[in-house]
Amino acid sequence: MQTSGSAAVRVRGLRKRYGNPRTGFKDAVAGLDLDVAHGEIVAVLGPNGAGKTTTVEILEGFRTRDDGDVAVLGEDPGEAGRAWRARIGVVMQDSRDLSELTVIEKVRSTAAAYPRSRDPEEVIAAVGLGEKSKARTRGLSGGQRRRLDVALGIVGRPELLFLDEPTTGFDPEARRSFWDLVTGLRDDGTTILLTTHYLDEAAQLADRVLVVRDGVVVAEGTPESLGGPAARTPVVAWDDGGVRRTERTDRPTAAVARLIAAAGPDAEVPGLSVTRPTLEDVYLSLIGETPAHDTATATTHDKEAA
Ligand SMILES: Nc1ncnc2c1ncn2[C@@H]1O[C@H](COP(=O)(O)OP(=O)(O)OP(=O)(O)O)[C@@H](O)[C@H]1O
Repeated sequence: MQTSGSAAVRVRGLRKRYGNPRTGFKDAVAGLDLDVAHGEIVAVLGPNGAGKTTTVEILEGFRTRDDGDVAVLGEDPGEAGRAWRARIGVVMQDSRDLSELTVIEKVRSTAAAYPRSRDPEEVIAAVGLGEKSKARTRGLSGGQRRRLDVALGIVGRPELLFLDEPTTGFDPEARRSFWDLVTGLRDDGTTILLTTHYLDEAAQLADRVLVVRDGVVVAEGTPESLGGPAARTPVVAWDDGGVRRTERTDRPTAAVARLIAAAGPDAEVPGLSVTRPTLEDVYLSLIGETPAHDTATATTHDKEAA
């Protein structure tokens, strides 16, 4: 079944417009390109309303598109049938309908719909719901429901798994064990397309990160390289007579040595810090928000001005 050699997901020029002549139209997705290789974990980041869910739901075959070429496991999701659907797993943003069924009943009934499903008990244990196996699904907490969503998404042993903000509502411990679970799925050969608002989640899991803004991809790269080397230049900061000064330099040691020499022997440089922009800082600057440490900066000057 594996379409080795071709990409698991290939999207070119995807467009989706919402609205009507009375209320006006809005391009939610405005010419988006996206590739996911087999076995890769790709995280799609972007602010609220950027078009992430619209894109993912088009790839899942749940929404129509207005334009563009889309191939998911070699097929057009708008036309693919049941055999294709059995090869993908979906964890959508909104929890599914909950009922009088217990967790194990729900996972078993979903597993029965797939030809190569995983063992339901093992999946329930893997998402940390072992103790809730016999509990009714409608009595679960928000975080437990989300774990059930994840269990239902992976029990069919999908080749390609879509995770739309999968850890919303998880406590930090549950998030960490979820990361282990996703890493294990990748090690099993599962391809994963993930949307998330958690930058640490993207940094932890993704081989590649895409930043979407206003319906297009504005940057992509590994979590370490996103934004290019210039975006990761360290920042030396210090207080200078009540004014916060900063210097972006790839030679922070030299900058600190200069400050120490200027302060004189045994003197402290007030408020001295050296920070390297994190993935979150780079992301915020890509989407047009100012990273946290820059907002605390009254004055910025470069090497020449220092
Ligand atoms: N069914 C719909 N009808 C009309 N407009 C919609 C519909 N779904 C989404 N939109 C609009 O399209 C844009 C993109 O929405 P989308 O849900 O794809 O963004 P997102 O990046 O997933 O956001 P979030 O991070 O909040 O989930 C938004 O302006 C949204 O209001």
